[in-house]
Amino acid sequence: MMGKTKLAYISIVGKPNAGKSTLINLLVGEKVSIVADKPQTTRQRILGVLTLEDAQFIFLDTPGWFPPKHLLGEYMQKTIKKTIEDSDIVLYVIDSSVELDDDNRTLLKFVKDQGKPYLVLLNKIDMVSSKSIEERKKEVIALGVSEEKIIEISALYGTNKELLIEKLKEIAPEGEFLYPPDMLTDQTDKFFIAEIIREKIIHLTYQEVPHSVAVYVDDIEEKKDGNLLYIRATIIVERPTQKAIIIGKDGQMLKKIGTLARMEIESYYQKQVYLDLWVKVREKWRKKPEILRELGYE
Ligand SMILES: Nc1nc2c(ncn2[C@@H]2O[C@H](COP(=O)(O)OP(=O)(O)OP(=O)(O)O)[C@@H](O)[C@H]2O)c(=O)[nH]1
Repeated sequence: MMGKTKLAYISIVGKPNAGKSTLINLLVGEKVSIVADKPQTTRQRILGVLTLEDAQFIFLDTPGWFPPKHLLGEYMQKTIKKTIEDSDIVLYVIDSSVELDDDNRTLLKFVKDQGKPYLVLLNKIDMVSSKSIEERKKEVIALGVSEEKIIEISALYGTNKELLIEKLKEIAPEGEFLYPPDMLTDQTDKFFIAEIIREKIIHLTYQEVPHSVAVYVDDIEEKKDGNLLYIRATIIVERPTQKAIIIGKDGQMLKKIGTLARMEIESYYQKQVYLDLWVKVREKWRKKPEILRELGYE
């Protein structure tokens, strides 16, 4: 691969009906499936991954979107805050076919206050006269957003998709890809569970284990008439020293990772979970097709 690659977690926020899902579909493709029948979780779920030649964007769901009257609710603020904290870039989607209201303004201020790089997307421009778009734009600028942060788009028709992607590339930090390019535009349970485990590793081992640690869920089996999920997962690191850190003294670290991950998976699926974790060393695994295949990345 030529030059440095970029990697960014991106959260998409906005009022209901702003066009967030349409935007995700536009960027990541129609294949993104959202596991809608699962109970709410406060955890950030990944909606999809867009892999380009030189950048990888991981889009995060905004959990627990409440009706506008609850916009100032504490829970709401917490969930958005958490999502934004977990991301490198925030996309704030506004339905520009309707006038900005207090909720839009509050949410915008909230996004700005989080201090992360953000873009304001004036969506649905296909429905609006250019005069109205200019008005919205002026209003957003008056709220303290610099003009280069505002992009007019139509998520439905794909207008300015490339422009948006270019802007994202500009803002995104440098980083190596976390996922094999051909993996997932699909959200699967395996992937979701792997992300929970990976998150625990990163949190518990701090900087000692690089973000390049990979987790692959080998198997999920329903047992006891579906009341128990048996999950076998493999943690892949690139060096034996990293394996030692993850396992910890007398296996304490791995136990901790397993317990925290299990509790979160249990609360998400509302089922008892047995989590079987393995740690493997695979040098430069991301560059080796045979290892990728072994890990299930086709
Ligand atoms: N004309 C037009 N319609 C759009 C555009 N983007 C989204 N829509 C429509 O707006 C409606 C809401 O879009 P969604 O993508 O479901 O909005 P959302 O923000 O995900 O909504 P919630 O799931 O309620 O939070 C749908 O009917 C879309 O087809 C656009 O650019 N132009």
